[in-house]
Amino acid sequence: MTAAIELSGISKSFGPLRVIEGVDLVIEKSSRHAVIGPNGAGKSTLFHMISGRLDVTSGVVRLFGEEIQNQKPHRIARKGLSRSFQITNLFPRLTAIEVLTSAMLWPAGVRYDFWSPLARLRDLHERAAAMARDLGIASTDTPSGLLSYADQRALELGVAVASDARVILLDEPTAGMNRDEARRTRDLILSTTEGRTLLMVEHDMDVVFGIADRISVLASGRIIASGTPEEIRRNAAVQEAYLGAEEEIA
Ligand SMILES: Nc1ncnc2c1ncn2[C@@H]1O[C@H](COP(=O)(O)OP(=O)(O)OP(=O)(O)O)[C@@H](O)[C@H]1O
Repeated sequence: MTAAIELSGISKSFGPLRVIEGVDLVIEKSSRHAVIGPNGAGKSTLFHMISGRLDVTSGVVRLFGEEIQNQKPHRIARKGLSRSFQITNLFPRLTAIEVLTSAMLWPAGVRYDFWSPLARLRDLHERAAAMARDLGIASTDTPSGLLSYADQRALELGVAVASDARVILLDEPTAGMNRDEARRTRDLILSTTEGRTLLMVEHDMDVVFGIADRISVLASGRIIASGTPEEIRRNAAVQEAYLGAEEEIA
């Protein structure tokens, strides 16, 4: 079966610095896959090569079997891959409903225009309102820039899934959150990614082990282990990679 994402021999150098070294990784369709690893392991770099933000130095990235390495992020997004980004910084004056309505419109290549059937826009607006409620956003008519931190992050998650993307990339979705906020986000990620493929980079091990059905461990630019959460928990090389690191594996 074709994988959702397949990395073959991916390497990345910044000048003389080799950050990713020949990574092979398969993300199966409809799986929730987390990439973990000590600080500076290369997780974000790997992530950005999948979303198109960074070019690969060598290797192949496939999305549902199609080569996508070194393509522009918007082209990759059109093929069904969506990543979270800080929309509330970009459009702080739009309300949650406006942000979600726009996110539903953009990927389809539809823009608000004079000829858009009003009924269709009304339908999108209602879907956006329902989604904002499902995301637990306290106020749907407050400018998104004024929402609480956790609501802003929930909205970003909503934007990533509003487009009906088949693959969702989340980069540290609970960064900067307290326990309760991280739990809420974990539950939201579980519900919003149902039936889709999720690839996330995350430091919070409660969140990782509460969401992922597969985990890959990156250390010094190489995948040192890939498996179920139980396999990763027991893996000696993984325990060793985390020794002395500031985070500990759960
Ligand atoms: N644009 C760049 N130019 C030069 N070096 C870079 C660049 N981006 C990342 N690096 C280096 O590549 C290495 C991996 O960085 P990366 O951010 O991918 O790690 P990470 O695993 O995501 O770390 P963290 O968990 O701390 O976010 C680091 O040594 C970093 O300094």
